[in-house]
Amino acid sequence: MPTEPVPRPPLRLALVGWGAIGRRVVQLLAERDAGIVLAGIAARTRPAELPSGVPWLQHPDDLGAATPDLVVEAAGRDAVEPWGHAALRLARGFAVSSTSAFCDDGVLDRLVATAERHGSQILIPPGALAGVDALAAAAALPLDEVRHQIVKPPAAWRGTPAAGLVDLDRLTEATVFFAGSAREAAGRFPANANVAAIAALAGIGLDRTRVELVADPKAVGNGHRLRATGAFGTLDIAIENRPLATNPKSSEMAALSLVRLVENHVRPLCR
Ligand SMILES: NC(=O)C1=CN([C@@H]2O[C@H](COP(=O)(O)OP(=O)(O)OC[C@H]3O[C@@H](n4cnc5c(N)ncnc54)[C@H](O)[C@@H]3O)[C@@H](O)[C@H]2O)C=CC1
Ligand SMILES: O=C([O-])CC(=O)C(=O)O
Repeated sequence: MPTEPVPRPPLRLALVGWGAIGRRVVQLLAERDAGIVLAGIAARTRPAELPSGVPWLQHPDDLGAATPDLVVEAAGRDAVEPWGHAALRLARGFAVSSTSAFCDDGVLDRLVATAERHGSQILIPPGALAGVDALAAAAALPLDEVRHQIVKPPAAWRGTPAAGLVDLDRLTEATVFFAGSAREAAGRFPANANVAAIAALAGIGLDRTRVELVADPKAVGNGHRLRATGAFGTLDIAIENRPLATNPKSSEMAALSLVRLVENHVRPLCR
């Protein structure tokens, strides 16, 4: 006998950060009519234009009244711990974009403890990176080496310590200005290299993952190349991301990856 489909309630989504990524995620979700209710948006000061009827969240405790199912962070590394504890207490999941926060092992350990206490989950979307799913799966067997190269136009490195390492205005060719561990890369370049922490957490950790940061005057997008070898075989994946119009340091893919994560919470086919 045919049965009535079980109604799927809309997902209540709270967003921490109303910048380039946050706005783009909300715009894409609205365009796609994804079955999402915006339960609240956190920003440091009351934004002039929030989507109508969406509450401004001033403090992590405001999540209590917002009753979110999922909280997505796209703010900055200082936002991760305070909003994370509240989110993991009050919602099923907390998705992190500013993964450079995890360069401090204590932050991750404390958030994992909160998630364990409340039966919730910390979610790390692939963000601007490609191949993380395969790398994380490969890590079930021993990995020998993981290397991650990030190539961005000089303008994307302005306002970061890169400006003290190379003359960003006078580069004529691609220049490696940093080579080191993922912990150091994401720790020193938190606006540009969160993805190094994502690769590290998927694979062999923050200290063994090797990262190169490159400023390339010929680059038009934000490039990521991930290479790994291990018992699974070899992986070599490159992606060239279009930068977000409102923040050239961040890629469109970072927003798209969050849209996928959110939609996978509501659709019958998780992909
Ligand atoms: N995981 C990934 O693949 C990627 C991660 N990111 C990271 O995602 C974050 C957001 O990126 P964008 O939107 O491009 O940056 P953005 O600078 O355009 O926007 C961030 C917004 O969050 C706000 N904010 C910062 N701290 C806050 C706090 N404690 N509470 C409330 N609001 C706060 C800022 O005032 C700003 O309006 C950044 O940390 C960025 O480095 C960026 C690109 C890729
Ligand atoms: O968007 C990107 O290409 C990567 C990025 O900024 C980050 O990981 O912080």
